[in-house]
Amino acid sequence: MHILATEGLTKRFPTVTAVDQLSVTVGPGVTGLVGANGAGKSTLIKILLGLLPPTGGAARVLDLDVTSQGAEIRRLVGYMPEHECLPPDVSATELVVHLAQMSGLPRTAARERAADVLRHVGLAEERYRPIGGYSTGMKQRVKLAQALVHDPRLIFLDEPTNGLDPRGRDEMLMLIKRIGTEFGISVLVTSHLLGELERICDHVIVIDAGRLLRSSAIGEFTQATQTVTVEVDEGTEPLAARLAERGQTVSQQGRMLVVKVLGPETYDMIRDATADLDLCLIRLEQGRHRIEDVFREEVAGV
Ligand SMILES: Nc1ncnc2c1ncn2[C@@H]1O[C@H](COP(=O)(O)OP(=O)(O)OP(=O)(O)O)[C@@H](O)[C@H]1O
Repeated sequence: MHILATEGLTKRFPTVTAVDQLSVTVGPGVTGLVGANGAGKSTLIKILLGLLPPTGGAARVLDLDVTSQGAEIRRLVGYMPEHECLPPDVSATELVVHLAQMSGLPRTAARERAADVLRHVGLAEERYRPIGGYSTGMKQRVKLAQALVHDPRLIFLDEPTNGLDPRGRDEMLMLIKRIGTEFGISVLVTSHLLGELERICDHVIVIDAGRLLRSSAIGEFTQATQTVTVEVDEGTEPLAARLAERGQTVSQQGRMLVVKVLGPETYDMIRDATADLDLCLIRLEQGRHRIEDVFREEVAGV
């Protein structure tokens, strides 16, 4: 079953095509939508919420049409916008209760539900203080809480880790993972950092200039970009030559060799070649998957 599907979806602004003939499907679970700044992620989310009309093509969310059933979609979908949009002089509790009531919950149920979601996102006593005094991490949690308060089946999270320090980023990612696994809510989460989404997503979609570059289960994704970085004290060239002779794909980056991992045998060959050549191994490091690598590989393959 698809959570959402687009077919030839296009959005043109006067000077730029933000979404370009995009055909993609998303299943249940946590899906990452990755692209550089300006790739079209926020525009796509606004179209999927029925807030922005597409110029061409079609899209369905939870089997509802985005152009004619936007209000129904928004009843079933939570949305955490990218930009700072919180009123500074009300508390998190007041805001989330208010938004729950706007979604149709009676006052008592809205209060209970708001308390529940604020607890889930980790806002304790501070939820009674005005939002203006919150840290970025706390504000992101309030935005997440309001996206969850009406008990949605699906949530769209637009750059939820923006502006967070490494610890805040980790906490937010774990929270998103829990929403997907424990609460059974499907998630579409955007980021310009592929690395962080790899940790929590079942599926990743990569877009560039509004076009689909790739849509894959996370396993296929990491496999395709898997490399290992090797550094030896001296003898980088002979090691590269030896590995290439053994059928490995090797490229030299300064003092480092980047070797494509074809399987467990790649590690064995690096170990054996280093020992045979009597080299001192300084570093053997799992390649880090960066969005630039994916772009480079996909573009090279076109
Ligand atoms: N309302 C608009 N009018 C004109 N151009 C727009 C509008 N909204 C977005 N764009 C343009 O469309 C392109 C895609 O923008 P979008 O915000 O969707 O990208 P994004 O991937 O979400 O990036 P970011 O994370 O930086 O917001 C950009 O070139 C942007 O300038």
